[in-house]
Amino acid sequence: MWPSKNNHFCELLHCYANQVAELDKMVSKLVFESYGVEKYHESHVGSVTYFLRLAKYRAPEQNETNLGVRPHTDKNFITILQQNEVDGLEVQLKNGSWIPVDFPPFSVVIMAGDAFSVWSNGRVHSPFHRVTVKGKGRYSIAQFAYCKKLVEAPTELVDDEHPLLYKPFDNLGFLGFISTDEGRKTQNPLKAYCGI
Ligand SMILES: O=C(O)CCC(=O)C(=O)O
Ligand SMILES: [Fe+2]
Repeated sequence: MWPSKNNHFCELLHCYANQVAELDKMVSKLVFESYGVEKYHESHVGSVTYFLRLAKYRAPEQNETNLGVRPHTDKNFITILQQNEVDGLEVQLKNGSWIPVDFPPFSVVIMAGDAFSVWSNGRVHSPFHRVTVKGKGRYSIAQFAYCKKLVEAPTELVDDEHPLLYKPFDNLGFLGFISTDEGRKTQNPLKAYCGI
């Protein structure tokens, strides 16, 4: 595990990742329960794989744009984020406006990704978000939960009022798709990849 010669740091990160994974499982369990479909939770947990990313955003120079990460939706199921004391994460509302995310000290932000939207048959929204770095340097740590098995909406979440929106979804395959020419060009990669 990186960095290979700093065992203490590796252990800390590993411990952090395990705890965040527990939080991820709790959050997905609560959502599954809230939709009355907790019977699918164990199988979901068995299919999750995690990817941990540490980011350093340096403060922009005078003539530089202050954008840190371009607007995007996360492609995974759930993202759990923490940052140092420097804000910068912004989320787009459905009316198109951007709002800063308030990160009180030691708090976490839990964000739904496209795989969660597919699983919930569109009930859970995966928001567009971006990072804008202004004054000081910013650090963040994000753990992304991806699904290894095909993601399908439970039949309980599909009915006449909520027709099925997506075909069974290959989460890791979707990552491949968004890096193709077709995936890069399309306005709505999720719809292009598995929309009905
Ligand atoms: O650094 C952050 O706060 C968010 C980064 C992000 O949105 C991402 O890596 O997907
Ligand atoms: Fe993101």
